[in-house]
Amino acid sequence: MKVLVCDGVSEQGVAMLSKEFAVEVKKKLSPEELLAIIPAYDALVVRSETKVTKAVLQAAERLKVIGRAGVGVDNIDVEAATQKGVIVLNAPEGNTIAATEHTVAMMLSLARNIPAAHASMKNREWQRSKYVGVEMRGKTLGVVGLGRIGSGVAKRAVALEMKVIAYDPYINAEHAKNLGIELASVDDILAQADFITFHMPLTAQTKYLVNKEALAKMKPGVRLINCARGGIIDELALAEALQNGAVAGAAIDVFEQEPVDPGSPLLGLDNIVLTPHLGASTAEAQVGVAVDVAYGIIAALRGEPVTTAVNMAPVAPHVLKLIKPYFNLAERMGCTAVNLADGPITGIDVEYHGDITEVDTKMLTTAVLKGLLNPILQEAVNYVNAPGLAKARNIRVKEVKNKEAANFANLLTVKVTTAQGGHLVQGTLFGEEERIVNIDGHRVDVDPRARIVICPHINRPGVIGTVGTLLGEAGINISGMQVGKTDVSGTNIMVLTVDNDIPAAVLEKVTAIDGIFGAKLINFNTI
Ligand SMILES: NC(=O)c1ccc[n+]([C@@H]2O[C@H](COP(=O)([O-])OP(=O)(O)OC[C@H]3O[C@@H](n4cnc5c(N)ncnc54)[C@H](O)[C@@H]3O)[C@@H](O)[C@H]2O)c1
Ligand SMILES: O=C(O)[C@H](O)COP(=O)(O)O
Repeated sequence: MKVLVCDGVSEQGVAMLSKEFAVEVKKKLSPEELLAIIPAYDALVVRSETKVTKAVLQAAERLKVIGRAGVGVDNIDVEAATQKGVIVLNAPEGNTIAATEHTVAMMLSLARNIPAAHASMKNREWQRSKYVGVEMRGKTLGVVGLGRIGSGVAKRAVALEMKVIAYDPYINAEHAKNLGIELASVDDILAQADFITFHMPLTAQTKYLVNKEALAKMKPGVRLINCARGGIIDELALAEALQNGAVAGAAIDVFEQEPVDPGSPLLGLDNIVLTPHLGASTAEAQVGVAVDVAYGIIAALRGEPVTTAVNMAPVAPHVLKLIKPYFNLAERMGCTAVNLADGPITGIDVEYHGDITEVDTKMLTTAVLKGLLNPILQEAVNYVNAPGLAKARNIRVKEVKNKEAANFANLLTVKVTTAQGGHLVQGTLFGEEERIVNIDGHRVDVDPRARIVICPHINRPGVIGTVGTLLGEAGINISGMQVGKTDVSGTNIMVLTVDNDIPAAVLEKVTAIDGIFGAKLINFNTI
C-alpha cells in the first residue's frame, strides 16, 4: 500500500504510517502534479492547502482513504469521494486547544492593539496615546458556532469576566448553561455583542453570514474575530466597514482565498490583526492531528471501521468498544451468506440478540453488507460505500433487535432472501473467538478465519466418506471437519476446513456426489 503525504504533516504521524506502508512526502504539489501522481496511491494525507477536487478523485484509481490532519474538510470534495467509496477522515480534536487559544490571543491582540504597537516600536516610535485599547471585562462576546472551539473560547471568555451569548442551531440550552453562558439568536448577537467570534464550518448556510446587511445590524464599534473559515465573512464588506469605522477592528486568521491575494483590501488597513491561517499551528496540535490521522489511515487501509470518518455515520467511543470485537465476525457472516445464496439477493435481515441490542449496531450491519458485497463486486466495498451499493442493487436491508439471546451472551443472525428462498447464518463470540454457530438451521461450531467448504447433504451413511475420499484423491488436505447437529430432519451440513484452494472442477465433482446438494468454498483469508 502506498501513502502520499502532502502539506506540512508532523513527522510523528509520518513515522507511524511508514511502519506499515510505503510513504512518500511531497509538499507544495501543484494541482497538475497531484493529478499526475495520484493514481499510484492508496491513501492521501493533507492539511488545508492541498485541494482534493473531483478531478483528483476521478484520477485516483487506487485511492481508498483521504486523511485530513485537522478539522475542516472543505478542501476535499467529500461528495465525489463518497460516490467513489473513498473514506474521508479527519482529526477533529487534535487542534481544538490550539485554535481556541489562537482565537483568544487574536481577540486580546485586537483589543489592546498589540500587533500595531509592536510594529510601531520596531519602527523606532513611542506612541502611547495612539494605541489605547479596550478591556474585556464586562463586554459582551457573541460566539457563533458553539462546538469544540466555540465552547472553549466561551469558557475562556467567562474567565475574562465577559458576558457570553452564543448562537448554534444544533446545540441545546443545557450545554450553554453548563458553560455559564446563554443561547441567543443571530440578530440578538449582532445587536448586543461588543466582540463576535465565529466557529462553525463554511457551508451554504454560513457563507457570507457576515455581509453588508449583517454588518449594518451590528453595534457600532463592534470587533470581529474569524479563526474558523474564510468566506463566513464577506471580505469586501468587512473592509468597507473597517474603513468607515462601523466595525472598530477585526482579527482574521482565515481567508476567502489562501494564500491571500496581495491586492486584498484587508491588507492595507490599520485596524486589523492578521495571521496566515495559524489557528492549528502549535507543536502540540500538529503532533496530535498527525497521530490521530495516522491511526485513521491505518484502520482504513486494514479494512477496519474508522471512528473519525466524515462520510460515514459517527460511532461513539463507548459504542465502538462494545461492537468492535464483532466487526470481523459480521463481515465473515455476510461473506458466508452470499456464498450460500442460490440466486440474486433481494433482502438481508440482520438480527441482533443480547446486550449488543442496547447500542447502535448500524456499523455492524454495514460490516455484514461489506462481507456480502465484496465477493461479488469488482470494486472494493468498504464502510462508506457498502450501504449505497446495496441500495443501488435494490437489496432491502433490515435490522431487527431482541434483547433476549438464547444460549449466547450476544448472537448475530444474517438472513438472506433470494427468489429461490433464503439462507441463514448465525454467529457469536466465545470470549474473543469468532464462531459461526448455525448455518441454515444446522448447529455448527465453525472458526470463520480459514478456508472452508460447506456441503449440505442427505443425512445417511457413506455420504461424508465419499466427499473425504474425493478431496483426498484431488490432493486437498482436510484439516478440520464439522457435521451439523441438525434440527432439520433428513438433511445435514458438513463444514470442512481445507488447506488448499479447490479447483472448480473438483467442487463440481463433489456437488455431483449422490446425496450432496452443493459444495461452496469460502476463503476467509481473502477478507
Ligand atoms: N484557524 C484554524 O487553523 C482552525 C483550526 C481548527 C478548526 N478550524 C475551524 O474552526 C471551525 C470550528 O471547528 P470545531 O472543531 O469547533 O468544529 P465543531 O464541529 O466542533 O463545531 C462547529 C459548530 O458549528 C455549529 N454550526 C453548524 N452550522 C452552524 C450555523 N449555520 N450557525 C451556527 N453554528 C453552526 C455546529 O453545530 C457545531 O457545534 C471549523 O470551521 C474548523 O474548520 C480552524
Ligand atoms: O480546519 C482546520 O483544522 C484548520 O483550519 C487547520 O488547518 P491547517 O491544518 O491547514 O493548519
